[in-house]
Amino acid sequence: MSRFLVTETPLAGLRLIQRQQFSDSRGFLSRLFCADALLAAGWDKPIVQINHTCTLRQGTVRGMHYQLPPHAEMKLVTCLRGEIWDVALDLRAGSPTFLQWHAERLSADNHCSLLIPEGFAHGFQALSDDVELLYCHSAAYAPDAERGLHALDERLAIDWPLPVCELSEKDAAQSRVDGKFDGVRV
Ligand SMILES: Cc1cn([C@H]2C[C@H](O)[C@@H](COP(=O)(O)OP(=O)(O)O[C@H]3O[C@H](C)C(=O)[C@H](O)[C@H]3O)O2)c(=O)[nH]c1=O
Repeated sequence: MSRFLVTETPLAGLRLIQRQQFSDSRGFLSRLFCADALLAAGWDKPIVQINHTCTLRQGTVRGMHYQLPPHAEMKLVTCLRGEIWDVALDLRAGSPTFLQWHAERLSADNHCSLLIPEGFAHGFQALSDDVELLYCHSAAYAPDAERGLHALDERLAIDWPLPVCELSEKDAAQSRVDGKFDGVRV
């Protein structure tokens, strides 16, 4: 019996992972990660870092962030508390879906995670207060290789469900896509 239901998205390699829960009168157990089970879903590297974030206010957006090769990373994004609108943006040079984005609602209640391959930018909007996320990363944080695109860039036209009430100073200053941007080679 599979512990994860894997669903493809319109962006190659970007997959929705629904976790199976083992419930009994005490509550439940589910696996957040399983190397064997997620290999077929494309996670073919060790986890080298796990991050935990808390976002206090509904409407806040974090993103859109990515790391340049050789620090490009896969991410498995899991919402442990509240609900988010999770967005992955295809930045892979030459991809037929270059600069296209796809979003999924992740929540503590729907037990879904988003598996994001290398070459994508990632961001999310908190759809509730007090959102907590867990990120598995296949590459270490490399601040010098970190880049971002503006979450409200008209050319990306990301359709955030709520008015964006907060961006970090860094995210508010992210660059907008110009005609010269040809993506990342991963
Ligand atoms: C990502 C990261 C950050 N930091 C430090 C750097 C800053 O001093 C502080 C906050 O970083 P930042 O404002 O970049 O955090 P987020 O805006 O939540 O960034 C994350 O949010 C988007 C949605 C993502 O997909 C990435 O996981 C990540 O970029 O934590 C670390 O020490 N290690 C790390 O791995």
